[in-house]
Amino acid sequence: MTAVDIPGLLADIATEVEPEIGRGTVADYIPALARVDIRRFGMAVANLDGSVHGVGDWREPFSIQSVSKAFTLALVLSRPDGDRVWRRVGREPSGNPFNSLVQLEYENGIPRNPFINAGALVVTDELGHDGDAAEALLAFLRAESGSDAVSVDAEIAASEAEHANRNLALGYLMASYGNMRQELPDVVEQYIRQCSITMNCAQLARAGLFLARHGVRNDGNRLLTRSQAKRVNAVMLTCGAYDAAGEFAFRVGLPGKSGVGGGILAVVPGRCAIAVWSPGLDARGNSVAGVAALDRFTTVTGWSVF
Ligand SMILES: NC(=O)CC[C@H](N)C(=O)O
Repeated sequence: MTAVDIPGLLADIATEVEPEIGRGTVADYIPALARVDIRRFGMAVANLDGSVHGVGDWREPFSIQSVSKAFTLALVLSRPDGDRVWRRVGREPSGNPFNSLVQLEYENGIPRNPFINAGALVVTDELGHDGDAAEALLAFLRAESGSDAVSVDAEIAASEAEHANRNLALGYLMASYGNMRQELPDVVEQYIRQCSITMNCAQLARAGLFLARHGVRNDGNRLLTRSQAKRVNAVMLTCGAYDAAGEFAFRVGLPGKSGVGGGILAVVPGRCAIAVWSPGLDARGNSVAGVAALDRFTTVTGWSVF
């Protein structure tokens, strides 16, 4: 396929995934997320020049949740001493649920990868050691999306804070192995605010473009080296959909990061960034209609990393 009619393709995809919309369940362990309408579906494609095409509810803000983990990892790695994070977190798929405690004890408090909750807490700890990690992330997302409307949803953050026992448990378990630099619960509090950031598909796709541009931000400055961008994309591919990362690679064939708000950011290196949102989740916490839409997108365009 040479020239792809993106608006036409997005319209086709929205029609084709219609039977999938509403399937699954909304995340209910964070009560504020459980109130979201499961019938929502939006998708946006941001081109390398920053132009965006969208379909459906692509302008409606949603909670990015764990999609934030791709950005916090990139921000940590962009620092001069960023690579030291790899002493504290691995980069292998966990094959376990994103909030699992079991493996963390077997592996002496070193999380498998930065995209499960324990690993993201380590990344937040690194990012926040000389400032507030959530504020750093917010500033970056506002700059890249070109919108100051990107903000922390205080209601979702409060709801998540009230139900944070498992993330606190992960944090304290890591602290018991000496793998927390900052105090708890501060790290969990910053992590929760990162997850509670709301964006729409257009903003999220634009914010992900630096990963499609091999590390170059929307203003032309470089956030990551080409090699670092490759690495973030590689970890997204292998670990971005938790214990369904293999299935995601099989169906979509792109680096992707999902969140329990129903959002997924996917990257076509050298071409575009795609954000899709639909709140109905499968048993592993990935958007049912979102994965189906990305599956369709790469199947029709042939734009995958394989
Ligand atoms: N997978 C997710 O999106 C999980 C993020 C959520 N904030 C949590 O910590 O449980």
